[in-house]
Amino acid sequence: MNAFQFQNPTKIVFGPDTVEKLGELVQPFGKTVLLVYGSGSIKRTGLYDRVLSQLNGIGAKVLELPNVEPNPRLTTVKKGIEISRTHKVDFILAVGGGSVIDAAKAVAAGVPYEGDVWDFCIRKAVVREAIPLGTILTLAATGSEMNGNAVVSNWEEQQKRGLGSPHLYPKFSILDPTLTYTVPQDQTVNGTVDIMSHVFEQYFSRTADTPLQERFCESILLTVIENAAKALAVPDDYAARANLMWAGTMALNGGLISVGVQNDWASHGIEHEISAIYDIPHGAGLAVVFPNWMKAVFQERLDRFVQYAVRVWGIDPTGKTDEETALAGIAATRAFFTSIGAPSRLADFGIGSEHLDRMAEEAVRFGSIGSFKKLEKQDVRDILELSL
Ligand SMILES: NC(=O)c1ccc[n+]([C@@H]2O[C@H](COP(=O)([O-])OP(=O)(O)OC[C@H]3O[C@@H](n4cnc5c(N)ncnc54)[C@H](O)[C@@H]3O)[C@@H](O)[C@H]2O)c1
Repeated sequence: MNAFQFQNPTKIVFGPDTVEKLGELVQPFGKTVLLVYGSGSIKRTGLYDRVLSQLNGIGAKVLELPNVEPNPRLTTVKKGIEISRTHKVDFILAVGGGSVIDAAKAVAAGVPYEGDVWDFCIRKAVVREAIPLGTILTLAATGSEMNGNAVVSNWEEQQKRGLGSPHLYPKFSILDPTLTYTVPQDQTVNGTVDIMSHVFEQYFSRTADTPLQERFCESILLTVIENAAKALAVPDDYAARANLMWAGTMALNGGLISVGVQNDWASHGIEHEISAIYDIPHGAGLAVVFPNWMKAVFQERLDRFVQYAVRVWGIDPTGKTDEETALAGIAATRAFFTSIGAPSRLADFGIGSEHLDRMAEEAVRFGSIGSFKKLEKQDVRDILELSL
């Protein structure tokens, strides 16, 4: 295990009707609030009215940044920065999934920064301060509700890049699983794949002697596998939605499950290049890419892939070589994704080979990606080609 420091300052308020605690949670941060949300599902479900009633209850002045896109755009972030500066916003409240939360984080970082907020995404600048923010999560997927990361799309330049800082951890996140009852089937699938992919990025590591971290990862994977099918069959199954939600938060909450472990993140890098050009849902892209990344790298550390196959998928290794057991685990991953309705090929989105070179080049723009196996441009291209 490597040396590490860990701190996660986000307060989690979990359970039904926890939205009714919003007023008291926001109050310490000031009176002028920027409410950030997406295309309007919060209005259809009545959540918007509940949020406003809470904010009105503490006498807050509320400004709005609506219509945040899935794969949130830099132009929208800049709009939010302008509103926040004009009205001297004290606090940013994101109500939605990862896209809304990420947009809110980018606004929070951009307001006190004199340059272009995109500088944070291209490593030209580091976030030194941010407006405080809180979240009400409506979709179990990204973990953005309890980490300091955000991903923003620069549509004009067809680039999707991340920024991150300890200043961007939400002050609080309200997690009411009943708010996810209305998440459509396809987004429930995408969220499931996203959660599992976050775990994969931390589990498939070269770092040795980390049994607790490995079992954290395996327990999240098993929990997600058990509960995704239940939530898909019965969308208002509270236990299933609650377990998926907490699994999503734990899977990427500032690294708790992988402290002292070198992470990989190559598959996320590859997926970002796909959705930067084609604007497909992040989880759907990961469903296509991840099993192909596994096939490309599993020989690097067979023992970890054997452990994964046996402990997560219950593959019986008797009479099999390690390679056969590992491959059976990878096949089980693909079969599970397919069983819940996730895509398996880029062709499912009508994506062909036109931009493979460009995607591969952009993925390694800052150097090789991944650590389980360091991937160069040709390696990325091979994985993309396998994914066609
Ligand atoms: N910050 C991070 O740590 C992190 C990690 C992984 C991915 N991401 C990024 O997050 C984004 C994806 O976020 P996401 O997967 O949470 O999805 P999302 O926020 O893009 O939402 C997907 C869709 O679900 C809808 N939706 C959300 N909640 C709903 C509800 N309760 N009922 C009905 N519809 C609902 C939204 O309106 C949207 O159309 C991508 O840009 C991805 O790159 C961020």
